[in-house]
Amino acid sequence: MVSINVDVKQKYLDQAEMLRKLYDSKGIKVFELLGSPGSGKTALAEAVIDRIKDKYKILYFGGDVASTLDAERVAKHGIEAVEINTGGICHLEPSHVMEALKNVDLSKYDIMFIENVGNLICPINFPLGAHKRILVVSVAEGEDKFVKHPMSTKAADVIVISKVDLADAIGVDVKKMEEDARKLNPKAPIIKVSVKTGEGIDELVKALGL
Ligand SMILES: Nc1nc2c(ncn2[C@@H]2O[C@H](COP(=O)(O)OP(=O)(O)OP(=O)(O)O)[C@@H](O)[C@H]2O)c(=O)[nH]1
Repeated sequence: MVSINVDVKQKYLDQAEMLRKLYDSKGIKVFELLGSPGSGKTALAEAVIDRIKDKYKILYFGGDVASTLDAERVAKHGIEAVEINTGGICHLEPSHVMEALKNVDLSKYDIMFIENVGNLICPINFPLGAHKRILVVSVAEGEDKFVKHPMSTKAADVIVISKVDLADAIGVDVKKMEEDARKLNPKAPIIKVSVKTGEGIDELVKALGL
C-alpha cells in the first residue's frame, strides 16, 4: 500500500510567503481587494488611487474570469494596470500573480493593488502575500452578509461597507452590518464608504497607512 499525502493548502501558504518576501525585498506595499461580484472593488480602487496617485507610484493587478474591463477602467487614472484572466477559476492563486510579475519591474512601484476575482468565498483560502486584505461588502448584498460569510470577515485586515449611499433605498441597517462585522472581527477597522458621495475614502486611505 502506498499513501501519498499532498498538503495543497501548505503549498499555497508557502507560495504566498514567497510573494510577501518578494514584495518586501522590492519595498512595495501590497493591498488585496476581495468581495462579491459587483460589490464595488474596482470603484473603490479607482477612488483610492485618485486620492494618492500624486504621492505614490501605483501598480494595479485585476483578477477576472475573462474580461479586461477592470484594468481598462483603472488605467484611465494614469497608472499601470494589468488584468489577469483566470479562464474560469473563481479566485487568483499565487502562481497567477507570479506569472504576471514576470513582465513587471516591481521596484518601480511603491504600492500595488490586487483586485481578486469577484467572489466572497474562494479567494479566502488563497492568500497572495498582500500586507493587507481589504474585504468589500456592499449594502446592496443584504444586511446579513457578514454573518453568512464569517470566514472572509475574519480574514480581513480592513473591512469596507460599500455603497452606503444606497442603504436607505435598499432598507439596510448599516449600523447592524457594522456590529455583525465587529463581533466576527474585533480588530479590523470597519469603514463605511460611498464612491458616489466620497464618504469614507479619506478614512480608508488613512486605515491603509497611506
Ligand atoms: N451608488 C453606488 N454605486 C456604486 C458604488 N460603488 C460602486 N458602485 C457601482 O456598482 C457597480 C459595480 O461596481 P464595480 O466597482 O464594478 O464592482 P466590482 O466589485 O469591481 O465588480 P466585479 O469586478 O465585477 O466583481 C458599478 O455600476 C458601480 O458604479 C457606490 O459607492 N455607490
